[in-house]
Amino acid sequence: SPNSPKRTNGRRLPSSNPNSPPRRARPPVSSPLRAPRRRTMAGAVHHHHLLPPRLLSGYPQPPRLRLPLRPRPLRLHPRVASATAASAPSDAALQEFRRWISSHGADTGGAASPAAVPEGLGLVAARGLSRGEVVAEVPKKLWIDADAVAASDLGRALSGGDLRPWVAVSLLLLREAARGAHSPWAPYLAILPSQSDSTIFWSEEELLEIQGTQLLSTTMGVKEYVQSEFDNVEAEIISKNKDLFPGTITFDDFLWAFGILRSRVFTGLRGDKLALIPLADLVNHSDDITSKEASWEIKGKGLFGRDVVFSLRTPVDVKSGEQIYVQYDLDKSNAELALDYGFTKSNSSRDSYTLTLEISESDPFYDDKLDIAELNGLGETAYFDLVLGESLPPQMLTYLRLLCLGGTDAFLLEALFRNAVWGHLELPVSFDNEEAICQVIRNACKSALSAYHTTVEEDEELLERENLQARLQIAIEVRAGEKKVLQQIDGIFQRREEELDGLEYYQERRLKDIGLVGDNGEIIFWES
Ligand SMILES: C[S@@+](CC[C@H](N)C(=O)[O-])C[C@H]1O[C@@H](n2cnc3c(N)ncnc32)[C@H](O)[C@@H]1O
Repeated sequence: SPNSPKRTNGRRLPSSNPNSPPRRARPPVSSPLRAPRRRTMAGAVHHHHLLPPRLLSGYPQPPRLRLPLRPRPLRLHPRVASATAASAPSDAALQEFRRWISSHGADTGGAASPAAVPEGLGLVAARGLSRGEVVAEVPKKLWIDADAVAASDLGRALSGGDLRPWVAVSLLLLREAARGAHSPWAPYLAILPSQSDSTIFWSEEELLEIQGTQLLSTTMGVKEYVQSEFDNVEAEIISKNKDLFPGTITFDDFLWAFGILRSRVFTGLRGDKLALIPLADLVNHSDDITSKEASWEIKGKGLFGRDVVFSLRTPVDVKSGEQIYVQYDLDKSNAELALDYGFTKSNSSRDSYTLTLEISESDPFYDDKLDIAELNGLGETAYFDLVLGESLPPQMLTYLRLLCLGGTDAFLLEALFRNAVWGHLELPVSFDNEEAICQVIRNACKSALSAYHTTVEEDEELLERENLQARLQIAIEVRAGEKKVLQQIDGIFQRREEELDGLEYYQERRLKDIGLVGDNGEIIFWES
């Protein structure tokens, strides 16, 4: 399957298909701020990353991050950087954008209007709207996407190359921004923000507030990745096409373009479909919208449906003058929201932690364990997303028992058991094995918890303060959420440890299966 990681000389590389990366295909992150990997008796359990797989696929190993990355003012983009993400463009720019949009019929006769709102810009209902009503219909010719790249002079320079779609679209965005008033997208570019509160734009000082978190290592990993793509594109495209890029394009410019795409592209428009959709991308997020259905579709319009449009609907009734909101992604954790969009939501289902479990190469049963994991759809490394208030992910205990299998239980790894062993591992194998999984996880939780610089209680106290700066609030919510999940995991395995004596293990089940033990544990052979 294109989704399964390929193995090359014993090393694993993420999928090279940018559309279908493994769910957690992340590059190893080697930031100086990251806690070292922790090896355990059963394998390595580390507690890092939560890298967004969509843009990281196909990238085997990023170079080390060049820290410090100095924030530099962006020259190309008029909207002023803000620590609150709430800066709005000038009235004149907004007027010009409205005019441009309606001249293309994208505002469906004025159902909704772009306006300044607390989240920056947003879409405000110009009249009462019913659930499902179309609020924007953006014709394809306004989209900034792979087809727009191909149709541009940039497309000719890129033809034959195999740039990732997001890199090509970013280059078009930067090229058009540099063309200023000459760009056909000028009214749109003028209203794009120069920054959001995404952690990719945080200063080193701000990043200190998330020390110890998975979000920090993810952020560093993403910046490393963007840097390496920039180095590549700078050497291969920008410097060789000075006619297209007469000015300098810096890493900060490229990061800006990455941040724009990351925060504005609708979930679902990936790979070749990646597109910036002016107007529709002004819609803000609300956690009050809980429907799983997407609020948008791409459809044909006009005679024989030949004109392709991006159609945005309101997911709920909206009164005239109120803002239209959608749900960006019910499945994103707060760390992912913080990284992608620069906000968090106080909703426990957004508090999550990704446990990375790994079969250690120094394990004497490494090959057998890897075979068994692979037979059951897992690999040398497995990622488990744990969510506050939810039970452990399926297969986590099974995989853990496999990692910890050894000693007198190792017979289960023999070829004879190959097809049945996974089933056996779904239930406790032995006291020693079950005790080992508890210790492995509890040690990992303790060590992860020791890397944060505040306690949950301190965070909660801070969150009660008024007028917290947006970035600080994000930092506190993410670090508190991660710690709560870690405490929850530790609690689960602490209780398990206390129950070890009362559990039923493999040997006992086996004797029952073959009818040698009664329900009360008596050995039927000798006792009546
Ligand atoms: C798709 S854009 C929406 C338009 C954007 N507000 C603007 O001014 O251009 C996504 C960005 O809007 C902001 N945003 C959207 N929903 C938000 C929310 N619920 N709270 C805070 N900021 C939000 C964030 O800056 C996010 O990166």
